[in-house]
Amino acid sequence: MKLKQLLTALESYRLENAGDPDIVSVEMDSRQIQSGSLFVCVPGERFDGHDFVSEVISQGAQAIVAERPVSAEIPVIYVSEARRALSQLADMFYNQPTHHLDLIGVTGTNGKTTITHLVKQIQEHAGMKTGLIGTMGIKYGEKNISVNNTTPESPVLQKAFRDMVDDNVQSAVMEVSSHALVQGRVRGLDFNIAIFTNLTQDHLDYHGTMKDYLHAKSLLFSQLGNIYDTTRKKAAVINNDDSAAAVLKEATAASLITYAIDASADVRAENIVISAKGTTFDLITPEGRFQVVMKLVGKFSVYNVLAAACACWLNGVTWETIIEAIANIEGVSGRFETVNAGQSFSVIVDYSHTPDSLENALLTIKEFAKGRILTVVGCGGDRDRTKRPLMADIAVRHSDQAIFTSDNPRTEDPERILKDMEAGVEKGSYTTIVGRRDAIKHAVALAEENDIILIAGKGHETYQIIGTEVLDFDDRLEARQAIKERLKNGN
Ligand SMILES: CC(=O)N[C@H]1[C@@H](OP(=O)(O)OP(=O)(O)OC[C@H]2O[C@@H](n3ccc(=O)[nH]c3=O)[C@H](O)[C@@H]2O)O[C@H](CO)[C@@H](O)[C@@H]1O[C@H](C)C(=O)N[C@@H](C)C(=O)N[C@H](CCC(=O)O)C(=O)O
Ligand SMILES: Nc1ncnc2c1ncn2[C@@H]1O[C@H](COP(=O)(O)OP(=O)(O)OP(=O)(O)O)[C@@H](O)[C@H]1O
Ligand SMILES: N[C@H](CCC[C@H](N)C(=O)O)C(=O)O
Ligand SMILES: [Mg+2]
Repeated sequence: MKLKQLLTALESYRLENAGDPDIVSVEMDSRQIQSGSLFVCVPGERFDGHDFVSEVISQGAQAIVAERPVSAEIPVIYVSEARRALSQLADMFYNQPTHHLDLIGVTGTNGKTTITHLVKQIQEHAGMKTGLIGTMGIKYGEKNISVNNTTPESPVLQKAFRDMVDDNVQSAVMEVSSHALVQGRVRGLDFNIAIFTNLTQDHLDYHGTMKDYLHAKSLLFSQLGNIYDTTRKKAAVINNDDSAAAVLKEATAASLITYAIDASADVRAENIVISAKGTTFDLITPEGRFQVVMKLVGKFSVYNVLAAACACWLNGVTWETIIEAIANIEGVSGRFETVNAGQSFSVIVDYSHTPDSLENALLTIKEFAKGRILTVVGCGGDRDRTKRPLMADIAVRHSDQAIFTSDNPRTEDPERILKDMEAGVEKGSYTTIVGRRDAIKHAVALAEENDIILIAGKGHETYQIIGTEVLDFDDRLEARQAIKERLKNGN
């Protein structure tokens, strides 16, 4: 696309060094530059894109977007906010793909990955080709592309949506993280449905307070009010059992569909029965009452199903088809995933890495546990420190044996993370084993018939980040290996 045409995306800018080169990509990362790229200089916390100008020019960049003076002989477009310009330029460069997709955004502290996978599976069961973007990557058709962040930056998003539209994808569902909302990574996306899951503590290292964290989440609902095309429905799907519901409703000009278990709502679940094998409940909808039988476990899974079902229904899927699809869903990788290697006790690997999700996981297990509950848990480094004592306390209160260990320590001292956790335990005992492999082995060695081991925090992750090194590590494989060794040794 010619630069001049691309710049029609911006309302206001100042151009230095006139020219109209062909632009082959819009980038914000010097490591992605090709000959013919336009580079947007984004000032960040660790780096400043403006410092890479000479490097990207030597790599063939043909235009620069900047907030402050840079030295360059190619066209430089000065704007007041580089990130805002970036999202507008990426939208224009890829020819506004989200205008051609029924786009669902899912935000909230817990349940985003699960709900996006449920929506994809339900809509595909109904014959709607559906794309997905989130923690587990970009997925559509046979494609499965890994991503660095749950919600990637706008050039990555827009490219993915363009590829989806070109591949005849009708609808896309994506996780929208609070970081992405604050940083404007999703600006320019034409959502037609926004889902709110829940708001509990996480990411206070970044947002500072729960009020600011909620404000970040509310941005998705304000963005839903941007009606580009009045023929397309815009609706917010909101969890009425969450105390943040009112604020999110206020934030949007779109229609509302609410769901709940306890409060009144448009779509509700009643008579919930939870077992180790699955959950059943009555689904109350504006179009009648239906029976749901599913393999997903726990009250939190009922919330996820309600949210996903509302969105699919808004996209035209019938309740009957939704229920049929849900009955066949096995679950999402690393979410309440069981490891079976011939042992007499149960092992559950779950991505609970917040106080609320850990408590939900443990309370769900308590509903069907016949033996003891042994919990292996750690907390991520370079992340919210204040959730550590809370998670430790929850683990000790709801388990018979809590084993504190490392999650992804990243650049923090693992021992210090464990100290932060230990500070939260008021009463009750726990064991501390820094090495996650040893901690899992210890739990497996302790387990007796009918006990349940919960390995929390890393779910589907196939790595462990220690320092800046990314090492192979998979809780499911570690558990399997530990069980095999124990069985081999005959105990
Ligand atoms: C706190 C946060 O979200 N930071 C993200 C943000 O960082 P930043 O704005 O400070 O930018 P920076 O890293 O200083 O870089 C500034 C600019 O220099 C550029 N750069 C940098 C280095 C270089 O060699 N060349 C270059 O051009 C960068 O591409 C960028 O344009 O923008 C960067 C570029 O996209 C992201 O890599 C970075 O994510 C960091 C790694 C991160 O850990 N983010 C996590 C917390 C995150 O975003 N998590 C959420 C949610 C998780 C959840 O669901 O619970 C997510 O969506 O994944
Ligand atoms: N609706 C829910 N309410 C509370 N906890 C939940 C809910 N859904 C899932 N969980 C718990 O949270 C964990 C993470 O779930 P999921 O990956 O779906 O959340 P997420 O919002 O995508 O997380 P992330 O912020 O890391 O992207 C699960 O393993 C489960 O323990
Ligand atoms: N999206 C979350 C994932 C946390 C997963 C946990 N294993 C950790 O590393 O803290 C985050 O970036 O905070
Ligand atoms: Mg996720």
